[in-house]
Amino acid sequence: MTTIKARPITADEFAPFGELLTPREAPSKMINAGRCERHHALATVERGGGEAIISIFRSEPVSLPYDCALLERHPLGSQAFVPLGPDPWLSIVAPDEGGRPGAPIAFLVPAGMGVNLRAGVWHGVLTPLDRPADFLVVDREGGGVNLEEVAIAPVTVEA
Ligand SMILES: NC(=O)N[C@@H](O)C(=O)O
Ligand code: NI
Repeated sequence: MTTIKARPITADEFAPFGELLTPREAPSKMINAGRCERHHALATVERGGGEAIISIFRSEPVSLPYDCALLERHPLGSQAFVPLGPDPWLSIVAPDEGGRPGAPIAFLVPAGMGVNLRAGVWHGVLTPLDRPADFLVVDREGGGVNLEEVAIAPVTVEA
């Protein structure tokens, strides 16, 4: 069994897979009579002709070490996850290699930070850590096949 260490997420390392949903160093502009920072357009919703929808995922947790043996992707639309609770969580992604996932990468996402997975990016399903958690999810609803799942050689994600 291959073991991979969960690494702290950074915008640069995550850039091939999507964007971080967290305030930037500086706001794009001040709004609401100067009371509110707008951190504008952190990511774009890709909806491939469908509708962009907003859901809540109330998920049971996983704990490290965590065995991942399945990855999926949504070829027609992006998928954004924003935690509604106070805990860090795990985001597993992988590069595409000829239509199959390459070596998985496990990112440790700090409390309060979300991620947007671009359309077609291989990822593990939602993995809150240690405690059940609610996430706001923005993804695509519409025609066509928007879920592709593949079994992979299992990896064990360690802290
Ligand atoms: N299947 C579903 O709605 N969720 C997955 O796409 C996921 O990434 O968690
Ligand atoms: Ni997904």
